[in-house]
Amino acid sequence: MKRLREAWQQWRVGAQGSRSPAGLGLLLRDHYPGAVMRLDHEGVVREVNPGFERHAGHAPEQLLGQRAVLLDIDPLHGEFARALAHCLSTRQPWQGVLLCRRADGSLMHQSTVIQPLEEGPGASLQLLVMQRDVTGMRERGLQDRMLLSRLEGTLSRVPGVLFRLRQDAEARLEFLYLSEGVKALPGLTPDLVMDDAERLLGRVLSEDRQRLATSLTQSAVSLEPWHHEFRLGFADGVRWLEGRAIPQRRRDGDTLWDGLLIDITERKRVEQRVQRLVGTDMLTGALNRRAFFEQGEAVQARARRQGQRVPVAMLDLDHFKRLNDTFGHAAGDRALQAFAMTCRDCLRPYDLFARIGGEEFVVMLVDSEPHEALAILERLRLAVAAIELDVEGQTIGFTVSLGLAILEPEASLDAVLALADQALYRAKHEGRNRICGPVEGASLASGTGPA
Ligand SMILES: Nc1nc2c(ncn2[C@@H]2O[C@H](COP(=O)(O)OP(=O)(O)OP(=O)(O)O)[C@@H](O)[C@H]2O)c(=O)[nH]1
Repeated sequence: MKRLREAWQQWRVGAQGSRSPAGLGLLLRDHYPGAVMRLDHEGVVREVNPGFERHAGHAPEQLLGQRAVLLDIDPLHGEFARALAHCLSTRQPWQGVLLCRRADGSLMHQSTVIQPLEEGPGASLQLLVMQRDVTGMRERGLQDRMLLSRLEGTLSRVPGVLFRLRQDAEARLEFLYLSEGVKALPGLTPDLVMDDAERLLGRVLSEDRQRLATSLTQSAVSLEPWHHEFRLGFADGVRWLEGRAIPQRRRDGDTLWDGLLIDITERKRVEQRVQRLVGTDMLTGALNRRAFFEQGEAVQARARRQGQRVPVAMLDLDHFKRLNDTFGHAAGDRALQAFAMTCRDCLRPYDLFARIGGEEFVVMLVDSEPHEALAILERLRLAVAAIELDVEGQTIGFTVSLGLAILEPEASLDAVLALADQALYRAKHEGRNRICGPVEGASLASGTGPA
């Protein structure tokens, strides 16, 4: 290459305006690090460079005076023949890789440039052909491609979706790579999502979208690893994804994340089940005391913001000890379960229903006015009184007493429970199977239960 540079320099200095293509052709012929041929207007080889045999695998005397297409693996219909015809007819250069045959029959890939040479007015067109053996490079390229396809095969078996995500200066997101694992998400393929990231990101639930954008922005700014959980909506339901990725800043200011998306829907389902169990009474399925206070405080905070009053009732099965003693503890358990199921049926899904003691329950009627609460609780009282439990062929029934109190915006949950408990005490005192309100002596509704 050094010699070529020197010769080029000499030509630049020496030619002084006579930079004819032929002059440049001579320069290349003598210094080009590959095979060079000069062809006449019929494609016959008129001259070759000194290194020709080494680079083309043919002795010059075998080729001089012959058509250059003899080098082609198919001298009649090969690509070399077509390329020469193209250059001769259009006088335009051609460039490409040709599969050529050496004199010993072996094949080689020649990176080829064919340059038409205009010698001057009236002179016939000549072609300068420059070739470099790129067989080794192609083989290495093939090996690289094989390695890559093996790697892609492995990546496609990795559980989850490997990805490279780019965020540009306008915060636009584009997936530069996604592994085959994305096909586990309905209707998505790597190509579809790489073509338009919205095909995946557009499925993020609207409640999760802002948090996802914020998490990516924070990671892009801090270059801290990204870790986020979000939901995608599909026709067959919601999928939870967990994403983890390492960010890097490119010189052009874009941020790249390389990472993994994993479907954690099943894990989330188990977590939610455990969460429900942790907050749930095992016998009746009602909220337990801890969950009631947690959720009750959230209801109270919202009601306080809206200046609402929330009806809260304490419920206690009547003469439950007697039921236990008469029919056995197992029958008592079944009575508690039937009672809880009946209560849930009488309430709306967002009302809170909790077991806070042995046979003591509490109800928090979300978004109900006190007079509505009374009607709801009365229906509940009657429904409980109508329960018929079959215990060893015998039908048994039971009743419930209720104490109602109103949670004022500024009061505490403990205080309202104490008031409800007082009302319940009065309901018991006044004969059971009835509802008593917060005001002393005011029986809001009554029924006739077993005394
Ligand atoms: N079967 C069963 N019984 C329970 C459970 N938890 C508490 N109990 C029973 O519930 C009964 C409550 O009795 P008491 O507090 O005397 O009240 P009561 O008999 O219902 O009488 P009043 O409330 O005055 O109508 C006790 O016998 C407890 O053993 C439970 O999980 N299963």
